[in-house]
Amino acid sequence: MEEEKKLPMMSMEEKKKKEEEETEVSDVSLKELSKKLDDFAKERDWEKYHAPRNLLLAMIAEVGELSELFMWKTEVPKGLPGWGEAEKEHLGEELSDVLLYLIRLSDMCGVDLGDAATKKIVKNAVKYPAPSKGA
Ligand SMILES: Nc1ccn([C@H]2C[C@H](O)[C@@H](COP(=O)(O)OP(=O)(O)OP(=O)(O)O)O2)c(=O)n1
Repeated sequence: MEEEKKLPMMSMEEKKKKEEEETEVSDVSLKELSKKLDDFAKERDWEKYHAPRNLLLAMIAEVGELSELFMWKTEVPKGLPGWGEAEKEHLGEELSDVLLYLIRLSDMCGVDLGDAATKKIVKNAVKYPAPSKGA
């Protein structure tokens, strides 16, 4: 009886977790995205197309599509005031295409992008030291 009471609770929690995973994943890691991209390519037998050069060209094409959204506008202030919801959604899609191809390109080159980017930030800080405060 106790078990029976627990079962619906468990499935509700699982359902909620699944929904969250599918809809509101905001702190997803590069490794998780990388795995999803790998699965996506495997399921479609698209690994043969995902050679580094192809991925680089695909990413540059997506950068072009991203640029189109900003093309011929006057300066676009932070927060994109005046942009409609549909335009912002489109922007999110184009940014995602660039990111996803970049992650896949890094993978196909054997580069751990998270690790490389973290090291690069450290290197940038050495090259461009912040001015000391209160001196
Ligand atoms: N060989 C491919 C083709 C597509 N994709 C994935 C990565 C991108 O996130 C997205 C790109 O899809 P499209 O080429 O259809 O480009 P868009 O989504 O920008 O569509 P459109 O160019 O029609 O606006 O699909 C992929 O991984 N490998």
